[in-house]
Amino acid sequence: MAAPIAVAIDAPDIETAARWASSVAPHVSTVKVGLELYLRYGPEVITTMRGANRVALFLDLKLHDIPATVAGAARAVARLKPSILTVHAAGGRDMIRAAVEAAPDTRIAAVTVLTSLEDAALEEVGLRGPASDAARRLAVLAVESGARALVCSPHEAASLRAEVGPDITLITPGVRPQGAEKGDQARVATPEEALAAGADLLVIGRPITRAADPGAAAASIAGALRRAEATSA
Ligand SMILES: O=c1ccn([C@@H]2O[C@H](COP(=O)(O)O)[C@@H](O)[C@H]2O)c(=O)[nH]1
Repeated sequence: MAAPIAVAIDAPDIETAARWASSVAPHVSTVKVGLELYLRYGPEVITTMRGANRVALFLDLKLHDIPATVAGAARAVARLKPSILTVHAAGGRDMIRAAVEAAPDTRIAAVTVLTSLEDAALEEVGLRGPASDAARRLAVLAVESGARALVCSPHEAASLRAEVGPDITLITPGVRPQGAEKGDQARVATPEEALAAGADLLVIGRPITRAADPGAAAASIAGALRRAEATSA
């Protein structure tokens, strides 16, 4: 079975994106298209990502606007049938609900607190911290507003799982295999730690896509997850 990994295909061009997607697709459940590719290529990139790859498509647009605008945007991309579409939980109840209603066949995932933010950075943008508290408040609000998935760091996965129960999909970026560079990520954990904390889907980008052989990097992380699961069973 493919590992519960969404590879962040943050590529500068569609040819590179297609190459990365086809090399990781045999090993992972999902590929994630974000702002860089979607703003450059639009729906064409979704068709290319699907190609011959049997993977779910995660559209990470992090919508954040007034409810009517988000509803329109969610409706516009719903026809592409992504399995997951992100919105920012900080957009509020009405905005989240508008996205959920506009894209009934897509799982709306609410981003709680970006994994690049440290506690100090939260204060600067006016969010009452620490990050774990802010993530919990936003998670509850998002689920009450109809979101069926949450994006959080692996650090918050266990407490959010306790808060929202087993039916909500927890998606964790900020995942770094032992020894990998953190880059601009702040709240990070290893793939095994994220899974043990209760994450359903691990978002991993650069540790896979910047490897000399992205397919081999994805296969290696998938294998480590399988071994960790077997040990904990
Ligand atoms: O809080 C968030 C929400 C989304 N992301 C996205 O995940 C990937 C992470 O890529 P890495 O290369 O593994 O850092 C990227 O596409 C982000 O836009 C996030 O990192 N944090």
